[in-house]
Amino acid sequence: MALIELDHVGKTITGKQLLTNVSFVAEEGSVTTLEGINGSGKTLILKAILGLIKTTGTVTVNGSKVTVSGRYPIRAGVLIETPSVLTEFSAFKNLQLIADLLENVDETAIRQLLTQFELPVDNRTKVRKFSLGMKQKLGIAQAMLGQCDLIVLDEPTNALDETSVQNLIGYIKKLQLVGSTFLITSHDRDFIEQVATKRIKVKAGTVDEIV
Ligand SMILES: Nc1ncnc2c1ncn2[C@@H]1O[C@H](COP(=O)(O)OP(=O)(O)OP(=O)(O)O)[C@@H](O)[C@H]1O
Repeated sequence: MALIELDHVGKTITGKQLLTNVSFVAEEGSVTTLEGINGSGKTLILKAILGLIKTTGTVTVNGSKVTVSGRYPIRAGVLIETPSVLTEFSAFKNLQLIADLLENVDETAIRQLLTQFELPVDNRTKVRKFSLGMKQKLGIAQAMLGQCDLIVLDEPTNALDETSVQNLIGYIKKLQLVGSTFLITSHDRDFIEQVATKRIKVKAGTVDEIV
């Protein structure tokens, strides 16, 4: 079943056509990756799917049309561009703040996620002391908390070491098995080959190829 459907999505900003006739479908439980050179439009497509920008054409999620002002039709965990972390808090506290907004996420789940991504589980180490890769992993953990229906990861392997990439792949597959649908942009071909069930190649703001 199609969870996400884009039909002729377009976006123009200050007279510049940035997305043109973007159409594709992402099935429920799939891992759809978006590939393309810098500036090709991958992040804009994610923003369109999430209702973060106004577009022409339609984005349908779980049968409902997505709008900027409307309630998002499903639960979504999102990492777009740089991770939104509160640096004066611990990783645990950062996840707890998100857990408070979700249902069915207890402290054990937070600890498990931190352990999975090899991040400090204690409530003392502040995020401002984290390395770039640690902050990135916390951003990924934020998006994956609560096993949302849709998990959107924009270039998740940035700054990750090889072990962390393998951990991430394992966790994506684990959540996919319990029904989460993933949309992921990446420049990391090895990573894409290991996770993707559908590969969308984006070129100059449009879909060039679907593999
Ligand atoms: N708010 C904006 N105003 C004007 N132009 C924008 C805006 N946001 C994005 N763009 C432009 O749209 C194009 C696509 O940007 P986008 O961020 O989607 O690229 P990308 O494929 O994700 O690139 P990268 O691989 O570098 O992350 C770029 O030319 C970018 O400069």
